[in-house]
Amino acid sequence: MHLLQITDLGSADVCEIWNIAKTQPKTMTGTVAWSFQGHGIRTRTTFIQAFRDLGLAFTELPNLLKTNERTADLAGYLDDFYDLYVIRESDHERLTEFAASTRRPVINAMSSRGHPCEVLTDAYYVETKLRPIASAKVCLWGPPTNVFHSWHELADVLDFCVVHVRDRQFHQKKRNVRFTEALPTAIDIVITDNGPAAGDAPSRPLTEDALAHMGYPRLLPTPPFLIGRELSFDPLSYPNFVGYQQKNLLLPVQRAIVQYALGS
Ligand SMILES: NC(=O)NCCC[C@H](N)C(=O)O
Repeated sequence: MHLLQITDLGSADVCEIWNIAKTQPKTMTGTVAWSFQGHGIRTRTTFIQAFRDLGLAFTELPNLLKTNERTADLAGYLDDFYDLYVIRESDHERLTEFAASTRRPVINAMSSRGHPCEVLTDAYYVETKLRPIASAKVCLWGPPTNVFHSWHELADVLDFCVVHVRDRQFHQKKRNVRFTEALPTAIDIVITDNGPAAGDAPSRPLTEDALAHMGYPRLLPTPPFLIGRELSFDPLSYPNFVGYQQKNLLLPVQRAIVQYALGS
């Protein structure tokens, strides 16, 4: 199984990954190749901890896909050494091409098109700490990004609705996504995102007044967040900021994704 985008999963796969995340880590055998373009601070921390927890050996292959080498040759030379690839690569097409070339599962640890592991973790938080995702009122706040693209896919796969507040020029027709410029009410959780994936799209910083209008929802900014860009205030001063504790869940969910990809 590859996990390049959320739509690689069905709803039963998502439930299974979330169920595995609730269990103690298993001891497994195998070797993981990992390659993280850029800083990848949190994702690197938790994925590597996940490999350790599972007893997996792991080798870094810096900039694995940042060469002109054919993906078929990379896979041809490497596949016998590895059981799984975990790759952060902005070029989603190149990542997809590699996944089509290798005999091993590939996990997308973030590309320009999606961030499936992050969004499976965000939604796991909603499901386990707030309320079943099907009835949760989730508000996405911000321009078109990889994280939001994965949220839209998850809403499609699990068949629940999200509201997405963004500039009118970026409204689209998507199943289970309601785009708006107006402030929604009675929201359970607001998720912000930004970063290179947003390109030049204008950023409308989320304000404390907007949160009050929405009923003081939990606030989950996707790190790294910037005050003055996606947020107009320091979220540490907001009582329902859940960012730090929520990101702890990256570890069990990424561990579960690795276990699932390796067919445990
Ligand atoms: N800790 C993370 O993995 N953060 C995700 C950053 C997402 C942001 N849209 C980016 O592309 O940089």
